[in-house]
Amino acid sequence: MSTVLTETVALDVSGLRKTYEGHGEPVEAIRDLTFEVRRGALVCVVGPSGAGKTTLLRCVAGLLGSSAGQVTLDGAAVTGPPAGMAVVFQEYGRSLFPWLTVRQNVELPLKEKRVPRADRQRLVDEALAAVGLSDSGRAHPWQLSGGMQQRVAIARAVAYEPSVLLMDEPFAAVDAQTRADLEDLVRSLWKRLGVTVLFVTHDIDEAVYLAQRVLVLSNRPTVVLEDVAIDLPDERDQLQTRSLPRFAELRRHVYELIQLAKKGHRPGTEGV
Ligand SMILES: Nc1ncnc2c1ncn2[C@@H]1O[C@H](COP(=O)(O)OP(=O)(O)OP(=O)(O)O)[C@@H](O)[C@H]1O
Repeated sequence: MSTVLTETVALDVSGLRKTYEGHGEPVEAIRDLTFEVRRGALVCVVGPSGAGKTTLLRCVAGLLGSSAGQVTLDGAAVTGPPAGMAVVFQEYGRSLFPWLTVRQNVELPLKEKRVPRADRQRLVDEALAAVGLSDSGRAHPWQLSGGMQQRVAIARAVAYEPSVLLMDEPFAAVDAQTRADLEDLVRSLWKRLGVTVLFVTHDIDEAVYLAQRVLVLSNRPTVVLEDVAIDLPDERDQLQTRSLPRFAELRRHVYELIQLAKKGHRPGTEGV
C-alpha cells in the first residue's frame, strides 16, 4: 500500500476468503470481500442471517485466520489481535469480568498495554464520564443493568484509544429505548474521538441511522452486494432523522437488497 493510502485508509480488506474446515463438510463462509474504510469513517455491515458478518469481524480482529486474502490495519497486515483495535461484542455479560469493579474492567487492557498508572487513571475517568458512568466505577458489572454493562464495554474500548473500533451487534440484547441511547452514544463518541468504526448489525434502521456507508453482504459464500452511501445530514436525531423521506428511501433500498440477498442474488445478477 502506498504512503498516501495509509494516511487515509485505516482498514483495508482485500480478497478475504474464509472456509471453515472441520470434521464434516467444509463451510465456505466468505468467498471474496474487498473494501476499504477511511480513517475516521463509520461503516455498518448488514446482511442475511448466516451471511458471514461475525466471521468477517473475527477475521478483521485477528481472532480468526483467513483462508486467503488479507486485512491491513494502518498499513500493517493483521496476523493476530492488533494493538490498535478494540472490539465490543453483543454478549456484554460474558465480556466483562464479574469479580472486577467497573473501573478495574475498564483499566485492565490499559495495564496490559503497559500504560503508566497516572495516564490509566485519567483515561478510565474520561471514558467512564463519556459513557455517563462516572458514579458507577466501584460497582461490579452484575450490579448494573444490561444497558449499563454495555456502556462499560464501550468505555473499556474507548479508554484503550483504538485506531479502529469493531462492534458486533453490540445492542442486540438491550431494550429499544436503551438501544436508541447507545446508538447516540456511539455517534457522539465517534465524532468526538475521530475513531474509525466498523459496526455489524442485523438491524437495517440502526445501520442507516448510524452510518456514513452501509456494506450489504450477499448470502453465503459472502461477497459485497452493494456499498450504500448514507447521504443523510451529519447531525442525526432519533426522531427527526428517522422521519426524513431520505431515511425511508435508504431504509427501503437496504431492505430490498437484503431480500434479494436472501434469494441468492449476487453482484452482476439481475435485479441488483
Ligand atoms: N466455527 C465454525 N465452523 C463451521 N462453520 C461455521 C463456524 N462459525 C460459523 N460458521 C458458519 O459460517 C457461516 C457464517 O456465520 P457467521 O456467524 O459469520 O454469520 P452471521 O452473518 O454473523 O450470522 P448472524 O447474522 O445469524 O449472526 C454460517 O453458515 C455458519 O454456520
